[in-house]
Amino acid sequence: MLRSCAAPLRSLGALRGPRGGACPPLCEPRPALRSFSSEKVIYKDFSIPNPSWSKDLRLLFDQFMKKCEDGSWKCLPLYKHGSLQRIQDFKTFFHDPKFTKEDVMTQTRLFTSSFEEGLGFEHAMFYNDVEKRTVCLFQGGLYLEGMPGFLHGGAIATMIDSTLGMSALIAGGIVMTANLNINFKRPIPLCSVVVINSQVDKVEGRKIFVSGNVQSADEKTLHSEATGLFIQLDPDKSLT
Ligand SMILES: CCCCCCCC/C=C\CCCCCCCC(=O)SCCNC(=O)CCNC(=O)[C@H](O)C(C)(C)COP(=O)(O)OP(=O)(O)OC[C@H]1O[C@@H](n2cnc3c(N)ncnc32)[C@H](O)[C@@H]1OP(=O)(O)O
Repeated sequence: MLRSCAAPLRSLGALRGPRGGACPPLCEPRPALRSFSSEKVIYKDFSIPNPSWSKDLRLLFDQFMKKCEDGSWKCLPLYKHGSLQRIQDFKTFFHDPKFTKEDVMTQTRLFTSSFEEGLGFEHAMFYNDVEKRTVCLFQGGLYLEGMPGFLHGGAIATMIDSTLGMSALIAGGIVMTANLNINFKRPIPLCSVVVINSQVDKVEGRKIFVSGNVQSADEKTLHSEATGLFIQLDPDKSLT
């Protein structure tokens, strides 16, 4: 049965960064029709299971959806495009208008949502507020090959960055990755399902320290371990 995580999302609107600003990617209603300039942009939730998902991925997804029923976990929405709100929030930091032209911004795609179904980063994310943990269920498709038959390290790093970044973003609002360290311990076979775990370890001023690991779906193989430093952006500092 295909299930969306639309219902658990509604309560995520209450999540806030320390400055009181809403965490942008989490607060979008979905699936929604939003107006951007004269165009209508449809925000479709890409964490909904699709036919490319393996039995393992569906099983894990269903297990986490079950955990969402008592409210301890939330399913996080994933979009193909940045949201209008996120673009607006980000504009605060990009003072140079050439980076935020609306006609360009409407054509952008999130890197992890830019492949055809099943060929790239199939994933769903869940968040536990009490434990400050984000979990990403990830199935890397055929176009993410590095060594023959295995995922490219850059693809693994991308999903680790996104998962650890999500933990930081929920804790700190708009953040960017300043540092990411990864130990690749065992290769990840293409099309297999892994679980990326991450948690906020420490917050020091604008610095958010996050750690995590990548395990096989059966938890028998530890594929990677990672730490990341994310910096809460300073609205008074230009990034460019
Ligand atoms: C992260 C969000 C993820 C969300 C995931 C959601 C999933 C789907 C939803 C939505 C999609 C979103 C897509 C995901 C994208 C993933 C994330 C990326 O790939 S980000 C791109 C790569 N990163 C950069 O391009 C940054 C480039 N660097 C910078 O712009 C600056 O260096 C910046 C903003 C990181 C910091 O600059 P300053 O000027 O604001 O801050 P200063 O004053 O330099 O540092 C503040 C403190 O941090 C320390 N610090 C800074 N960098 C450090 C470093 N590399 N190592 C150690 N300490 C560092 C400093 O020493 C300072 O510490 P003291 O306060 O003095 O104690």
